[in-house]
Amino acid sequence: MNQEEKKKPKYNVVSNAVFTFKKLWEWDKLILFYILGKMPIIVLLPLCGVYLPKIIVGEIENGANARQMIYSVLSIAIAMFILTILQRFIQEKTSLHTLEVTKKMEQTISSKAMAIHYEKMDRPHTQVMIKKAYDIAHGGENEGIQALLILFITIFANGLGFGVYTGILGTLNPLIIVFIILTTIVSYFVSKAVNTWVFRNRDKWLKLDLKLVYLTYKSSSFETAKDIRLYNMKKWFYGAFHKFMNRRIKWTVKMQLFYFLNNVVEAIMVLLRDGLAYGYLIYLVWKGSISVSDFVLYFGIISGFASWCSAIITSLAKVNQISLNVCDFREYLELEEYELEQASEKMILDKGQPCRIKLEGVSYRYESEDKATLKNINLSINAGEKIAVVGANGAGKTTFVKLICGLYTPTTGKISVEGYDLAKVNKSTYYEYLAPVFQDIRLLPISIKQNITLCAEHEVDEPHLLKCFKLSGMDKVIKKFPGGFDTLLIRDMNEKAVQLSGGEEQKLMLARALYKDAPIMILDEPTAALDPIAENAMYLKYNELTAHKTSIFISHRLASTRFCDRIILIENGEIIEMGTHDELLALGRKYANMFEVQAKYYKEQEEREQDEYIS
Ligand SMILES: Nc1ncnc2c1ncn2[C@@H]1O[C@H](COP(=O)(O)OP(=O)(O)OP(=O)(O)O)[C@@H](O)[C@H]1O
Repeated sequence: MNQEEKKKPKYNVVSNAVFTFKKLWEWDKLILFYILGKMPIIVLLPLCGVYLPKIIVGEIENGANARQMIYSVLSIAIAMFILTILQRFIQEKTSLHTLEVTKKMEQTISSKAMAIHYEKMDRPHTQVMIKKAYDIAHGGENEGIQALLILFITIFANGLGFGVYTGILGTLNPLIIVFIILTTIVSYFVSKAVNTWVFRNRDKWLKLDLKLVYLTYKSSSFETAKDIRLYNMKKWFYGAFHKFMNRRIKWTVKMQLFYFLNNVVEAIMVLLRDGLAYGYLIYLVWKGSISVSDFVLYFGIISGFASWCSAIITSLAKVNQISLNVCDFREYLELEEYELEQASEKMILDKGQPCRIKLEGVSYRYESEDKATLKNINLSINAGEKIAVVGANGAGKTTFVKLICGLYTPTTGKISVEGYDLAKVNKSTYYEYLAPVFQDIRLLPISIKQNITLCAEHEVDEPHLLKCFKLSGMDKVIKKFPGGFDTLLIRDMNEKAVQLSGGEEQKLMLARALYKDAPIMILDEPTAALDPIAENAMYLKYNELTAHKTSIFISHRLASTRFCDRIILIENGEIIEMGTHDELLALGRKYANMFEVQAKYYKEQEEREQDEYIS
């Protein structure tokens, strides 16, 4: 048995029911009212159905006149009609309010997703939890968390019906009751075993579902459309679909098999139960122990009693399953949030002053990796210092800045900013002092201006914005759009949106970081997509861009690091060289070697370009 199969639910059914009640009370009180309203109908409607034929047959037996019969039938029929209308009404209302609850759950899930600690978000397990939470939100009255209360009401109402019918059947033969109960208990345990199996294994098919969602999204998104066509990725997509779909189908087949066995056991139990009970009734009529109208009544009561029992049993078995859904939902809501820890220290610094950053024995290992990506990093960055981080691909540069950003927590060691330990500080207060530009660019479907300022129109500092536009080079970009500042982005969401080029997007990200005007600026290859003129312009303006700030600049273009006060060279997760550009050249080791190779390449390229120009 593996780890997952041993997994025990974190909360019991009662605790989950209390949680559900509180949440529904918070999201939509009316749904509770409608769920409760189901109870009398569940009990009364079948009772009317059972008594109607008995009354008719009884009155025929007693020679009642037509008027009497019509009154009796009409009164029960009217009661049944009212109850049925009420049942439909409540059903409609419950469905409507279920939609409301789904919306509220979706909101809750997405606000939570935006607040989860970044490091947790990076884990596949968290992605599975998010998928489960959304599935539960869309589960409605049958699978959603509200189903738990609906089931409780169903059990309670069926319990009432069970009590009434037990009283009636008790007068006939208590052994029949015992037999019906025994057969339903067998059904319950089989059904419980099936649900437990589903709970223990569902993570496995949810992981496959996530892969299938990824494939569906990627194969139909504009983002990948170009590569799919030019590199004939269709074959790979079909293959991957086929592979994961086959695995998914195998799980579905297994699950169907378990449900089928469950249904077979259920059918056998019903056959035994009804066969014996009806046989006994026929025997009593044949013996003359009961009248025909009593036969009709008991006949209805026995089948009704069995359905009360099976409704109770089915609901009890389902209670476990839904309770597990509630557990999953609760566990998702309990994931650590980056700004959650109320008790954690708030970072309070002067935003106009650059910050000191200190790394002491910092190592970091990704959860999925065996070895540490960063090892024993010791570094003190002075307030206002301009640091360049260089190294080969995969050396650990981005991981290093993500640690400084507080997105990851060191596996060992400590990072402090102005004496505040990042592991203990409230992250949202720290993020105010950071203005990073990462390699992967994510823009919002709003205007260029809003993408930069990320605040309400009346809060925009226009002179500062204009300065940032100029410094980042965005002033030239917007000139070509009639909408200027207010040009919309992201075509998927806005029909009138424009598509920025990679370099233009990078300039926008730089403008966003500049506008934030935070004391720590982090630039992870901010010039990778810029043309040589824009890149050169940025280097020339580097001091101006980072004035009065502590800055960390990652670049593969070693010539650009000259503008920095200190360069650190990372190799295999360790700092192997540190110093100014001239010091590292004088050292004559790895950095000097890398610089020489690059300088030669750029010199040759320059000469080639000059030759081409002359000829
Ligand atoms: N989320 C992750 N989970 C597991 N491993 C990761 C993750 N992110 C990065 N890594 C691994 O950590 C190592 C360092 O990655 P990192 O992105 O820090 O390198 P880098 O120096 O910034 O590289 P590049 O110059 O190519 O951007 C790589 O081997 C990478 O595969």
